[in-house]
Amino acid sequence: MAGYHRKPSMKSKAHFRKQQKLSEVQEIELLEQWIEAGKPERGSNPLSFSVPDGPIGPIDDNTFSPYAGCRRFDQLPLSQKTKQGLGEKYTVMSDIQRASLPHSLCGRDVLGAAKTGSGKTLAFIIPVLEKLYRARWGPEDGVGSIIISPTRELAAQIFGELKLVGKHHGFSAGLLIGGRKGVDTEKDHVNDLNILVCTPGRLLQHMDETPNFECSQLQILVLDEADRILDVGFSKTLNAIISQLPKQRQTLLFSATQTKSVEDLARLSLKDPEYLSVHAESTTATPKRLKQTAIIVSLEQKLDMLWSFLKAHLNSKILVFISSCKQVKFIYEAFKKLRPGMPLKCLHGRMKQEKRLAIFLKFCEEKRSVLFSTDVASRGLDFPAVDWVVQLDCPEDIPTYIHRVGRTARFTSGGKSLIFLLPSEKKMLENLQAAKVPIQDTKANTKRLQSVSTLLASLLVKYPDLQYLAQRAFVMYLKSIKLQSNKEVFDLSKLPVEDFSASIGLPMTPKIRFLNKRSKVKAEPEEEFAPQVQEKVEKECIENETEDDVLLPKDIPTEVAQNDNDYTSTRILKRKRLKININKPAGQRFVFDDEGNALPPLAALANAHGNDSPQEHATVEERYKKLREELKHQDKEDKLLLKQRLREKRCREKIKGRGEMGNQNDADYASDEDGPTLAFKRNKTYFNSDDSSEEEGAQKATTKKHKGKALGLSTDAITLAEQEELALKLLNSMG
Ligand SMILES: Nc1ncnc2c1ncn2[C@@H]1O[C@H](COP(=O)(O)OP(=O)(O)OP(=O)(O)O)[C@@H](O)[C@H]1O
Repeated sequence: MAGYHRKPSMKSKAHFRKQQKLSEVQEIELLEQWIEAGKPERGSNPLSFSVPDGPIGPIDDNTFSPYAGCRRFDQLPLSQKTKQGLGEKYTVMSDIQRASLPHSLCGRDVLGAAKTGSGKTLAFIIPVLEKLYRARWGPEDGVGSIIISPTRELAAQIFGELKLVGKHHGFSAGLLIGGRKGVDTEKDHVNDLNILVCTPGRLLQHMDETPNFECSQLQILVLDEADRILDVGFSKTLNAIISQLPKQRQTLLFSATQTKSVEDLARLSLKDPEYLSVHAESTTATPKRLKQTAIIVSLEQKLDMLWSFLKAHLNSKILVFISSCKQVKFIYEAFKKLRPGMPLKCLHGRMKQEKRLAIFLKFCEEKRSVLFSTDVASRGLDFPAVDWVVQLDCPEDIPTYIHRVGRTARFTSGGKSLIFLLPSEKKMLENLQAAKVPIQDTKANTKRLQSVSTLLASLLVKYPDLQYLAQRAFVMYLKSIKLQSNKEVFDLSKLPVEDFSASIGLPMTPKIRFLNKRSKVKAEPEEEFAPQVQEKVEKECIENETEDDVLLPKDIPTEVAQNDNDYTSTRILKRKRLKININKPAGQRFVFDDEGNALPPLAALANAHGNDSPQEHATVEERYKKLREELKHQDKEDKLLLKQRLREKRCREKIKGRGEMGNQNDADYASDEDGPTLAFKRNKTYFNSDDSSEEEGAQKATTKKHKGKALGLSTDAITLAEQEELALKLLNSMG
């Protein structure tokens, strides 16, 4: 019909609203009758049912078909609004949805376990929307549902899915996660929200601080990644939350690795829950389309291996799991400087929330990229099209492994994963295979390995901040191993600590009290304490290391603070941070000699520890001796390279018959190089080469004079041999 639309009168608007209300009421009545009449038997698994014969839904006024066994969402007793929200995107149900929805829609408590990426989020979002819709929940009714997730990113993702599927409903929903500004604004609105998607810490903060915060009418509680939320790290927070919730409610628990602990279930006051573990019978605990490989590699070759892997997969989207924030930061910063040829990102619990979310979203969008992350990204996150999940460090247990690799091969897509295991961690491979994880081990092909240790050493000399990061990364890695409870897999005493330190470019192995403690206990058995006391002493040693962002094993509560800026833990964190700042080496990172040259930071480092003991002195001597040899060796190689280049240049000059090429000497040289070796080799261009012609020698002396001025060096022309001698003297004097 063209043209004129009559503006509806107030009377007809009211009539329309009444009509709509009536139809809503009728729809709800019908849904309730259908749900009641067609519900599945308690304890049954609808996955084993066949599709009901005949018409689906209301058949006549009093007859309804069963809905367990249906394959499509539109065959379930769902409101029109939810069906519209599911739209074209979601039509056919996944296994966990088929198994759990018939039970959860009729109000039962559900414990759902299904492999990663199998669609658990919808399996709890739909019952939340339906329960509130059928209860005709309105703005004035307050909080009707709480969905708890262990991490902020996961909560944000769930919230996004809720907004999509629930967009035709009129409920108000809020995302309450720590680490964001605006908790006060949140406090003003939280009482008007019907559905809360939150992390445990932020929820408890509102429960404790927001005036009149009310959830006594709560209808449905959801714990996503339930086993994680129920474990010791979150226990205090969760207990405090549960104590403030009404016992009369529906509870849904979902995870890829589910708990069945009676204690846990008692804490949540579950009523006769339905256990729906859809892949329990499956021959594998991980998605079928996931190809998993383990590679045994020595600790000192791990970074070389990672670097070589990245260089060989420049067109892939790769997620790399690393055990602590400091390691993530170091590897990200160092690799960024080495420029592998693809975009790099990092994600860890110490980043500002806005940045974390921005990185998460950016990585979702990209087709080729590398994200270095702690386990903050290991659970639930639905990054689209990840090609590879690489685990640089061994996960603490099987569930962590399963969740990490589950970031690829999601829903119906395929994916690949690679885990680096140390020779001492081989037991993990057996454990994985025993836990129905189909993983193949393979030998490292060291022939194609590209070494980064030397490049890292040069970077660390050039960037003192990076050296500091490397030291912290080193300490935190060892600390994470030390704190692991599975000593069969994680054995600190088997690690080649010195070689590891050198492999990440550190000139000296940082002194670590808990390592010394270990050797002391070993060396002097008569001083051994009783096991409990021993453990306490070791823990104290570790805690005194003034670092708090290692991804601790689950029973160490500080991880709660990392994952969910828990407001009770924040205070503890702040205190610790202060401690770090006090102990941070100040004013010693840049050390210059009389001529304005930056001394290698290792000189400062050696002094910083103030170790005058003969043993320490010998170690320092030994290290410098090695360095001197390496330098000599490198000098030789450089000289040869220089000679060759000069020969080539002369050839080119002859061919072209032009003399002006000689002026481009330095530029030619520099442009061939990239990365950290550049500075080192460029310096050498103004060392006289032994076999260069007089003319070239004169040209170089001029270049050297020029550069020497810029750098504040002595401008007298000296030979390479003299320069070498000087360098050696300098090193000797440091030792
Ligand atoms: N019925 C469906 N039809 C099509 N796509 C679906 C369906 N259900 C879920 N998906 C999609 O599958 C992907 C994985 O779903 P989801 O994140 O819910 O998995 P999950 O089981 O919660 O994984 P994890 O255990 O890792 O948390 C998502 O991209 C989601 O949009």
